Amino acid sequence: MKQYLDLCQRIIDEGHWVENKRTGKRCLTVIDADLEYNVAANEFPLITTRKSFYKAAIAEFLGYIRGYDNAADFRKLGAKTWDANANENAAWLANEHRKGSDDMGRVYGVQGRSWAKPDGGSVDQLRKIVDNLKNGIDDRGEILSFYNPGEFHMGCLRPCMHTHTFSLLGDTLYLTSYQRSCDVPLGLNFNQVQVFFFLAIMAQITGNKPGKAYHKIVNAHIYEDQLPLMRDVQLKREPFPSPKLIINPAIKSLEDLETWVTMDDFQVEGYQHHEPIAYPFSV
Ligand SMILES: Nc1nc(=O)c2c([nH]1)NC[C@@H]1CN(c3ccc(C(=O)N[C@@H](CCC(=O)O)C(=O)O)cc3)CN21
Ligand SMILES: O=c1ccn([C@H]2C[C@H](O)[C@@H](COP(=O)(O)O)O2)c(=O)[nH]1
Repeated sequence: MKQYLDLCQRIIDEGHWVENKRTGKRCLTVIDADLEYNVAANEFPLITTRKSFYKAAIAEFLGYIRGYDNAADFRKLGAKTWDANANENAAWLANEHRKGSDDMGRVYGVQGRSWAKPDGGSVDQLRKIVDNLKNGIDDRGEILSFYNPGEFHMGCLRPCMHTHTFSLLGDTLYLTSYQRSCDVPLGLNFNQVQVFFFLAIMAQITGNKPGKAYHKIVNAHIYEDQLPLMRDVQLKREPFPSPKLIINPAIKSLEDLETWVTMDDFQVEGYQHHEPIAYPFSV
């Protein structure tokens, strides 16, 4: 929690104002932030200085694991996070590749599970990683990349957290996640949970022990309309200790994640938090 608050304070103390064309808003911005999560000790990096809706964050990531491309499927799992980008951004609404209401196009999980090959067929990046890690193999290329510039024009948003690299040292699994653009009040609140969850669940379904997760962010920003709430409300609050994430031990495979898992399979223990804060969202 301290590293999150330190990053927020750093943006306020050292940030530069940058115009953003896509949203028409200015962002207070810093470049380069490194966060670290101790998954081995189950120190779940849930924000405590406001109420965090962690189930929506896990639901969103489970949707990526399943290769979803439709905001309605995310809603069914418990995440409304893609409604606006799928249905309210003018450039995407006018895009000839949009297949109607709720379509997100070829983003995130679509690339993760079925990256189109130029010579036909597709690559399931996640399946290969799971199979290798289950057999104790780290070929130094256990990389899941959502970043496919050849198909940016076929999706509603370029992926923000775009690459996840897994590493094995003996039977301890590590994760390094890269993010190109980070909405610190809203997006990071979810992304921290997702990086932690991804390592924890991958360790569980591949029979390894979780180690640490490393989260590397390039452009970290606060939108101008979020700044007063962050500076004058959230940063004035004292954090509580980290809670723990409890995952149903019956989840044993990628197929389990693809078929029967719901948000009831995830619980948080010992979550003490301050009042919610409704930050403005920029589409
Ligand atoms: N400007 C922007 N920021 C983002 O963080 C973001 C995007 N766009 N577009 C794509 C996804 C969607 N994400 C989102 C979208 C909405 C919330 C949000 O409204 N969160 C609320 C509560 C949500 C709930 O009740 O489930 C929050 O207070 O955290 C968070 C992340 C993250 N990403
Ligand atoms: O997982 C996510 C997804 C999105 N964001 C934020 C970061 C930016 O504020 C916007 C994306 O806008 P771009 O113009 O494409 O950078 O969404 C996030 O923080 N986390």
